[in-house]
Amino acid sequence: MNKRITVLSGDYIGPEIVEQGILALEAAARRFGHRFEFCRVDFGGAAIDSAGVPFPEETRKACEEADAVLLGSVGGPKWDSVPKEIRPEKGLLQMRSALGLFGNLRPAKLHPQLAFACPLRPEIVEKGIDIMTVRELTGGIYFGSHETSVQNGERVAADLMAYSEHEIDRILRVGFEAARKRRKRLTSVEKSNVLDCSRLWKERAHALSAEYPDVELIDMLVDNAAMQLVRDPSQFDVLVTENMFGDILSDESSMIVGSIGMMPSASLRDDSFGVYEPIHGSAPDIAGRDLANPIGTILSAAMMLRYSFGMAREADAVEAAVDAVLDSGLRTADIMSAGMKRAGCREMGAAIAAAIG
Ligand SMILES: NC(=O)c1ccc[n+]([C@@H]2O[C@H](COP(=O)([O-])OP(=O)(O)OC[C@H]3O[C@@H](n4cnc5c(N)ncnc54)[C@H](O)[C@@H]3O)[C@@H](O)[C@H]2O)c1
Ligand SMILES: CC(C)[C@H](C(=O)O)[C@@H](O)C(=O)O
Ligand SMILES: [Mg+2]
Repeated sequence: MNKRITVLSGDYIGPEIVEQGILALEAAARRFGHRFEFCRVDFGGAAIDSAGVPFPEETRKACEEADAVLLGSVGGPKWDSVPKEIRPEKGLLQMRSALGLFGNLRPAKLHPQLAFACPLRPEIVEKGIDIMTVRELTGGIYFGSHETSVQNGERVAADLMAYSEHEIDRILRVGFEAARKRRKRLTSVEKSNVLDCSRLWKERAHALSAEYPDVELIDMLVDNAAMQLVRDPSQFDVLVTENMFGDILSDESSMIVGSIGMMPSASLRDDSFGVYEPIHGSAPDIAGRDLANPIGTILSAAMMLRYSFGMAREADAVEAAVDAVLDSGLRTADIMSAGMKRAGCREMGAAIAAAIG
C-alpha cells in the first residue's frame, strides 16, 4: 500500500524523537512491502521562525493532503514570550481544531519489564495497568474565550469552558466503542458537583449508556479519579473525559507506566485520518543531548499503522519490536535501572527499527 505521511518534527527534542518514529515506519514498510512517502513541513516554534506563525497555511495544506500526520512536540523557552495568538501551543490547538480531531486516545499500558519504574507499590503494580484515556480534544476551556480585563483597578483573567451536546455525545461514543472492544468498563470523569458542563456530560453519558448495555458505566468526579489512579489503577479500563481533565490525567497515568517518554497518542475524527504524537512536550531540559526516550513516538507510529492505515500486523510488529528491545535490557535514561544497558535516543530507535525487521 502507498501512504503519504506529513511529518511535523516541532521543537527541542521533537526532531530527535520523530526521526526514530520515521525509522520504525520505514522498517515496517520494508518488511511488509508498503511505500510510505514522508513530507516534512515546519510547525510550532520552527514555523514561527520560518513563517511568523505556528501553523502556516502551507503546513495545514500538507496535513490535509496526507493520509496521516506524525508530530513531535512544540514549544519551549525560545517562544515563551511571543504574543499568545502565535504561541507554538496555539498552533497545536489550531491544527487539532482545523483538522477536526475531536477524539484523542492515550493508552497507558505498563510493560512488565518496566514495573520497577512505576512509583507505586509492587502489590498495586502486580494487578496490572492497562488504561485507555479518551480525551475530548477540540472543545472545552481550551477553545472558549480567554481574556484579561481591568476591573476596579486590577486585572481579571477569564477562560470560558463550554460544551455542546453534540460535542459531548460524539466523544462519549468513542469511549463506549473503545470499552466495548476492551474490558467493557467505561469510567466517565467529570466535576458534576460544580460545573454545568459536567452536569450535561453526566446526563448525556447516562442517556447514551442505554445504547451500550454491554458496557458498565461508572461516574467519577475528577478529583477522586486523580486519587484512584494512584490508589488502584487496575480498576480502570477506558476513561472518558473532557479536554483539560484528560490532559492532566494522561500525564498522571504516564508516570504510573514508568515514564512520560513511553506514552503514545492518536488524535482522530470520523474518517481514517489521524495525527499521531507522544503525549509529552518538547523537553527543553534534555534537548540536543540524545537523551530523549523515542518509544512514545514509535508507539504513536504503531497507532498510525493500526488506526489510519488498518495495518494491524504491521502495528503488532512495531509493538513487538519495542517489547523485544526492552527485553534485551536496552534503556534510555528515564527508564534506566541497575544491570540494564544505557542507550541514547538514536541507539534505542535504531535497535527498535532493526527488531521490526
Ligand atoms: N504536544 C506537544 O507538543 C506538547 C505537549 C506538552 C507540552 N508541550 C510544550 O513543551 C514545553 C515543555 O513542557 P514541559 O517541560 O512542561 O513538559 P515536557 O513533557 O516537555 O517535559 C516534562 C519532563 O518530562 C521529561 N520528558 C519529556 N519527554 C521525554 C522523553 N521523550 N524522554 C525522556 N524524558 C522526557 C522532560 O525532560 C521533563 O523533565 C512547553 O513549551 C510546553 O507547552 C508541548
Ligand atoms: C501543549 C499543550 C497545548 C498540549 C495540551 O494541553 O493539549 C499538551 O499538553 C498535550 O497534552 O498534548
Ligand atoms: Mg499535556
